[in-house]
Amino acid sequence: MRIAFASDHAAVALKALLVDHAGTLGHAAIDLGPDSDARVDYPDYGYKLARAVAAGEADFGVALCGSGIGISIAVNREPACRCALVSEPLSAALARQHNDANVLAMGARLIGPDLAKACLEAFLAAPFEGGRHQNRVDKLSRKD
Ligand SMILES: O=C(CO)[C@H](O)[C@H](O)[C@H](O)COP(=O)(O)O
Repeated sequence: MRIAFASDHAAVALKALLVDHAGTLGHAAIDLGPDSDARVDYPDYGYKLARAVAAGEADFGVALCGSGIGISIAVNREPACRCALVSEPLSAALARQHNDANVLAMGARLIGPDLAKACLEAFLAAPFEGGRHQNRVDKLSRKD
């Protein structure tokens, strides 16, 4: 799968680690930046990631900032994105199984590298279950 990654300055190191990990799992990783830990604003990179997923340039996205909160809010402003902020693998799997999440968010200042890798693996391995969840996910795309 094609997986796009974006972060702010607080999560550049975790992004690099997860880009590498996605490659070892056999996925095509697309690093949307930033390339250094110079201070940047998470909305800029969250919107960039959201546009890539919405345009079909990536099958999934991974959004990272210090807490994961700011960048997940930014990604979720794109209607085509369902971004789930998680800190452990069960929630990462449930985000796919129940919510058909297409973007995984994590906080680099809150989660260790091994747990972050486990969350990414759980997210990518878990299929959307459809069924009773489909109607609920459909409702996320309309506000009526
Ligand atoms: O968006 C956030 C909080 O919701 C992230 O944690 C940011 O990475 C954080 O705010 C960046 O903070 P900094 O003091 O500018 O490094």
